[in-house]
Amino acid sequence: MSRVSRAASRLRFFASRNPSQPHLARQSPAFLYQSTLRERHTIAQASPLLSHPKERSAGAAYHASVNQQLVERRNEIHRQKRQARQKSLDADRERNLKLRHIFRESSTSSDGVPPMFAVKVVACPTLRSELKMNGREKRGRMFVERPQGEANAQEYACNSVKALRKTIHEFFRRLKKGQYILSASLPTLDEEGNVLTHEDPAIMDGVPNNHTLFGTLPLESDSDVQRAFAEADDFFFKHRSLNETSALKRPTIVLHVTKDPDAPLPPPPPPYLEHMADPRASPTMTMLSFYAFPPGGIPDADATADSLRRLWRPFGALGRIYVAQEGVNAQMAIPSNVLDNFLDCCTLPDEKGGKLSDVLGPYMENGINVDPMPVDMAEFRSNPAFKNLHVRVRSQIVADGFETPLDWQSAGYDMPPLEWHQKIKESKMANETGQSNSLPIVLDCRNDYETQVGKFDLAEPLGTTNFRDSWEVLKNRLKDTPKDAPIMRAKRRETAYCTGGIRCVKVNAYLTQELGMTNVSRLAGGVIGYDRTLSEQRPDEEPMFKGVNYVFDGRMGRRITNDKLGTCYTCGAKTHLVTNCKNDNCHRRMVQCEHCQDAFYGTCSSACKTRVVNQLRGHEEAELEEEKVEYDSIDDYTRAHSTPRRPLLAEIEKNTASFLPTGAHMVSGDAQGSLLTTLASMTRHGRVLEIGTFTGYATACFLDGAATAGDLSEQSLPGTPEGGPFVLSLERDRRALGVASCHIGVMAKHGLGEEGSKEAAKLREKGTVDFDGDSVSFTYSCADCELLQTNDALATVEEMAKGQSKYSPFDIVFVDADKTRLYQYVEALVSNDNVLRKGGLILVDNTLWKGLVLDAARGYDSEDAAPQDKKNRRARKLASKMHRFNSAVVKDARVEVLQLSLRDGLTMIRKI
Ligand SMILES: C[S@@+](CC[C@H](N)C(=O)[O-])C[C@H]1O[C@@H](n2cnc3c(N)ncnc32)[C@H](O)[C@@H]1O
Repeated sequence: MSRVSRAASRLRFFASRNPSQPHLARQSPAFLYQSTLRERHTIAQASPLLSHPKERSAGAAYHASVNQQLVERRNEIHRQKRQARQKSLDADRERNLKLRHIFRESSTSSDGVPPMFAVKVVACPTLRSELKMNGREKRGRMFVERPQGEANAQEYACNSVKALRKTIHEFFRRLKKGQYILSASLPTLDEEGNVLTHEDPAIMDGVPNNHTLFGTLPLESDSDVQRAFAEADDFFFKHRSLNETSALKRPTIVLHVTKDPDAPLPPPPPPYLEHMADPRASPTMTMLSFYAFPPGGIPDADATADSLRRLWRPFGALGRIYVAQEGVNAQMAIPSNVLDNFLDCCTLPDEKGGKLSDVLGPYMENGINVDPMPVDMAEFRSNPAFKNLHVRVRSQIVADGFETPLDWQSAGYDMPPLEWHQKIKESKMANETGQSNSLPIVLDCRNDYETQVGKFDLAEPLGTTNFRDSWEVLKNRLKDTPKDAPIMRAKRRETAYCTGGIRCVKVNAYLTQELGMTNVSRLAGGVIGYDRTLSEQRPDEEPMFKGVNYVFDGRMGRRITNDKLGTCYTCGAKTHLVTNCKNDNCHRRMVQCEHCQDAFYGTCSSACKTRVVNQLRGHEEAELEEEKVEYDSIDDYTRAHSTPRRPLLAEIEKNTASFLPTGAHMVSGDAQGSLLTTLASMTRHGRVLEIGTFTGYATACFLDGAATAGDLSEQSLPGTPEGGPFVLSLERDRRALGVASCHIGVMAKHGLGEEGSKEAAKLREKGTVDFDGDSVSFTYSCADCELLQTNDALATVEEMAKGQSKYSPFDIVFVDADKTRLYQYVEALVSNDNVLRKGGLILVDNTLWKGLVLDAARGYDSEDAAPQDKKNRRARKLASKMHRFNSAVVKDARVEVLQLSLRDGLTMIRKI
């Protein structure tokens, strides 16, 4: 359609809507075109948005504040919605509270008259389907308050039609006034006293209504309502006096809400919705796009956005639509079976039932661009171009960065796709035959990632990454181009194109209005329109556009020819694919080949790939943590966030409680046991000496760690007293050693897992365990363990310290026996390297002595405890000793000390 005839059709449209100017509809296209220019001039005078830049200083301030106004307006709408929702919630809450209060009162009232009527509300089938009722409405059970004191008060639902209707509206929120009639009947009860309605099988089956006092009473006046509720009272009291075990707790009435046959009919659906197919049944989706720059602009973008949402909802439309004062820009997917209805909705004039003719219809530049290849629904669902219908209000439909907008109505010649095709074809031939001086300038005003994968032959990409950068590039590119070439006659013509045509409108407006170019044209409908027209009208012609036309939806591109023009960002191979980096913090839009998309998990680099992988792991962990747990103490919390201990260790604790209950508190336990395992596993040789075996809990932990140290040093044979991973544990108590030897024996044979734990549990059935001989040895993995009975561990250690024992030096010594001679142990270990190697670690347990070291440090001693409190006196005495040890060892220059407040205090002393 030429510029003149397009303008003429617009004015005819105006004329059809404006009876005061019927003459317009009869005029010739040339006259109408002149009228359009005059009309545009008038509108430009009135509208700062449409006037020429040099004539509108007021427009600048307006445009700068447009964003702010939009935000404020949106906030205001949200605030009002929130307030309305809150008001409705408050009303519900108040009503429920009142009901609860009345019920509570009724249980204590003594006059025997229930304060509420139970009302069963039954809607007729037509209303049931119209109202889309929720569960509460379907059950139809509500309560109506009985008047207190003033019996005739009109605000009670059981006293007046008005109040009853108000109560019904609160119950059925979707019920429209004047659409229904009300009637009442007394309840029909089953044997258990449940109210039956006319749909219940018992009534359907013909069980007689046992108390039809007034049948069904129409509720037309206040006296009808009062009579119905009075009958309900009578029925209740009679029923109660006849039937002692009556299930009726209060007077009950059935209210029938029936569609009024005389109610005015709802307005008929618009013609484009008549006989429309179900969009959910569509086997395909059709992609489309359009834009419109209505000459008067869109005065209320919010209202327009709302009406677009409302009008397009029945089609199951998806897409991204921007609405601004300057116009509408839409990229959409429509179920193909309702496509014609949708097109009618957007394009029908008012008199034919259209609703959008003031913003779309005649103002859509080049109509609606419909993709000729519908997408199969399964394919669409697996890779949706759009997931929702987003209609958003923006300050502009394409952000151009101008402080004051140009006149989008004056944007050069709209060249039809076939003319464009012919021109490019001729230019290409001219170029090939060396006639380059007559070639047009063809500007590709899309972004660089778009032009990299597809463009017209001979086109010059602007090379911008953002549309806003185009102006500077254009200014430089055309600075030497003559501006006075006559329109339509010159062989040389500046032309521009983009994806759907909308950006060209702005580019051409800039070329004509700001750069003064007089011979500018643009590809009508952009590349999408070109592709569609060529495939429909010249299917045999070779397209002049090569490669992929990038589109702004989930498809990312539509292939027009098989040419691979792009260069993969990550490997440099030729490709036609454009993608976004999947790392949300990067989101780089890039050309990337299929192979690299797989190899880099859809990201642009190894760094982004690592980020995405870590993020996925993070999500998995976060899902695990989502469970809400209350912890009793910080120990409880740390336990929950540590790897659970091995099953055999838990069984050792149970056995200890069973065999040696008075010493059960002495085992190292969960957290300390794990620490001992970790420390042993980190030693160079996995050699540990434990002083004080008790039932073997810490021994098992050390042995587990020592075996790991052996694994790490690739020790092939188990350690021995002379070298390699080896745990020696000293104990004087034979009973304790008996239990310990059973535990370590089970560990050596069955491991620390479930099997070991089952075997250990069997020990409790035995009752007693003995220890024969002086020592016993076990092999666990690549570590050996010896349990040695000794009457005095300190003497044994001192003997070893002389360097005459078979045991070569240890990496760790755990001092956990008699607590009164700690410093002697440390002295025996530090003064020589025969028992503990240089750099080795001494661990001393219970160095906080139940926290009493704090009192000891303040000078509090055993004398401060009551004379009869022997236990306390002993504890304080030991705490004083422990404090003296702690104070002395930290000053010893031969060692470095770290005291941990773990459990009862664990001091780590490193021999330097
Ligand atoms: C606190 S328990 C050891 C707990 C063990 N280390 C654990 O963590 O499961 C102390 C043990 O040292 C032993 N013991 C105390 N004085 C001793 C000594 N002079 N010689 C050898 N063993 C001694 C006790 O019989 C007792 O079994």
